Amino acid sequence: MGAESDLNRYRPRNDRPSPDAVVIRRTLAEIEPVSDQATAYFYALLFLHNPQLRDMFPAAMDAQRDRLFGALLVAAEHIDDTVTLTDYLCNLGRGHRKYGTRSDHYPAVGECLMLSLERYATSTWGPEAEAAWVRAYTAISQIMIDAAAEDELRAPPWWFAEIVSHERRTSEVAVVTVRTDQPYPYRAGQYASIETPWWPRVWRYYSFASSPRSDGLLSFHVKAVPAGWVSRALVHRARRGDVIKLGPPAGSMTVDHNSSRGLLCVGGSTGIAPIKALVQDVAQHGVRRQVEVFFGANRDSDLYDLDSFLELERRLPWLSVRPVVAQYATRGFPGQLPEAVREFGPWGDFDGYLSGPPQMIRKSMDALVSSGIPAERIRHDFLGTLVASGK
Ligand SMILES: NC(=O)C1=CN([C@@H]2O[C@H](COP(=O)(O)OP(=O)(O)OC[C@H]3O[C@@H](n4cnc5c(N)ncnc54)[C@H](O)[C@@H]3O)[C@@H](O)[C@H]2O)C=CC1
Repeated sequence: MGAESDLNRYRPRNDRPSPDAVVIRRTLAEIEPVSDQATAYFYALLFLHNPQLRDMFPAAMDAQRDRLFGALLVAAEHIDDTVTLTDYLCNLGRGHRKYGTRSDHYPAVGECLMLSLERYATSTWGPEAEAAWVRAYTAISQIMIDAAAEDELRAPPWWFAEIVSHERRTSEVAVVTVRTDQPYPYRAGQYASIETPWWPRVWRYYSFASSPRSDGLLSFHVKAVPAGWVSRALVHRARRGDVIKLGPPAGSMTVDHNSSRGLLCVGGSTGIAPIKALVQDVAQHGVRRQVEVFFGANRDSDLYDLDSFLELERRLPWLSVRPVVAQYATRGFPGQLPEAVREFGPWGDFDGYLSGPPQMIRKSMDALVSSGIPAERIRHDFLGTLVASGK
């Protein structure tokens, strides 16, 4: 891919940020306090100059509007982190096929991005900043375009999936199992975006809660969150027989089967879903590796999948499961996940897998590093994606 080599210019030397990254971060710092206005301006310009693009976005833009703009800013912010960025952008490019995005749409988006930055980053904008942003956007968009073109040769833009079971575990959490219209290839630990019939063009990410099954069924754990259009529909409205759409699989929180180390898995609330898939993946792989699961919740009643994990623990001698409850604990360990994980360390012989709210992941990352796991052996989903997931 041509643009991937373009990204080489951003590879930090001696851990210092590249000159373009320094300039880009200056712009980002300036627009951060006015990001709502910059976002609104970006979409107003985009639809004014390109009315044909309007139908690719949801009817009501208030909940959705910062997705594209936000994703571009996240990508620019991480321009020096070429490995993570390339993975993120390839997923983003593939994922944009379901909106009907074509390669000739990218210049229009880039132009509106530059105009919005110019308007809201008045003191840091100038020829140098513009040149850095144009270079970054060119590299970013080319990776997305190439990934989409490659994906077109082998996969549909989305899959239809019929709900075959809908199980309410708590007043806010449901386990939803679906059957896709065509085979759906994915790996344990990955996630996909979902669109429901009730909110057209509004897509949200959910992790698969099982490793690939012989019957082809897929499961998701969904928590209805306040103002969460898709999550509330999936928990409170969806029934057996309803048909939803799935975007392509994404994510690199997958088991490294070349490693013989144990797996330390930390899952908060519905973040336990991909951890369950990882445990099944290790079991299917047949190599006995020690797997330690910490399942965090705010209250006992939020441990909605603990019984099923305890059943797995009874069957699998290499698996150990520890519930951690933040408030009024009567089951498991009282407190927050990161502290519990630290207390049971050191974990130097393990690989780390983290899944849950972004703040939990950040703090658990620190806890794992201070308990002996090098950062490069800790996997979690890209935080930029997570901030926009699950709603
Ligand atoms: N692949 C992934 O990483 C997945 C992530 N999720 C995310 O999981 C989240 C679930 O949200 P909720 O149910 O509202 O979570 P929650 O508020 O119920 O918290 C879950 C766990 O995280 C801990 N936690 C929360 N904030 C923390 C902080 N600041 N420091 C330390 N620990 C903290 C809690 O103590 C609890 O153990 C959503 O943000 C969803 O997007 C869900 C599925 C998969």
